[in-house]
Amino acid sequence: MLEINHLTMVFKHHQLVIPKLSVAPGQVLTLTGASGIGKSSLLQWVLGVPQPNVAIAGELSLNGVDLTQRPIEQRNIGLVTQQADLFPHMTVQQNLLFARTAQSADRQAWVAEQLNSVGLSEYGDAYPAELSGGQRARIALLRSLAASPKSILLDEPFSALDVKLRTSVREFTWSKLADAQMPAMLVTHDPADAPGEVVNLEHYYYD
Ligand SMILES: Nc1ncnc2c1ncn2[C@@H]1O[C@H](COP(=O)(O)OP(=O)(O)OP(=O)(O)O)[C@@H](O)[C@H]1O
Repeated sequence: MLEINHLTMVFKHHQLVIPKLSVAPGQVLTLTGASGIGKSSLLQWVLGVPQPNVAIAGELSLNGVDLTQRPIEQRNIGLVTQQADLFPHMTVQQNLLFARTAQSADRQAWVAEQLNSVGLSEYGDAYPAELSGGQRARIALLRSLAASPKSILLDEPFSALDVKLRTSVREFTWSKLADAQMPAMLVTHDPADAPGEVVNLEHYYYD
């Protein structure tokens, strides 16, 4: 369970005051709201990225552990963005292995299984620039999951994809996250992206 309590975010021209948000294991909580309201800032705060442009007070816990004061490297939270940011100088296989935290003898078998699960068995030696947007999106999600995060944050992960790809990558993402049974938060402008409960940050907006 991911829990946010008593969160106040003071931006230059507005504030967000959010008493409580909680996300259960296997749940994807969707955040919406006008451009500039603070959706990405909220995700970055959960991730643990220091933010010079906003004063933030609040409490964050994950599976009962208080993360509020912990730095990013001790939070074990994954991020997927619309850039599907993979290391450009590494092949798909190297990207996946770089992120992988679990140890086992047969790394090659693990990579093969991962690529097979997303229908990209032939792409282990390809570089990110040689992949389509939808292929990159699938590998980026696999890479995030390879780090065995306890929660995952998705910041407009589908917005660079065309309508058809969007539907298939979306379904792929929800099925992977359902398998992983971790709490997830999604930021999107497209209501069709939301797989469940939606929180509109405009309800928490103050001038
Ligand atoms: N690097 C920055 N420097 C100064 N102010 C910033 C910076 N990044 C964001 N902001 C301000 O912080 C506020 C929240 O931005 P944020 O990116 O979190 O909004 P958002 O809801 O994710 O927007 P969008 O839907 O357009 O991505 C905005 O009002 C913006 O002007």
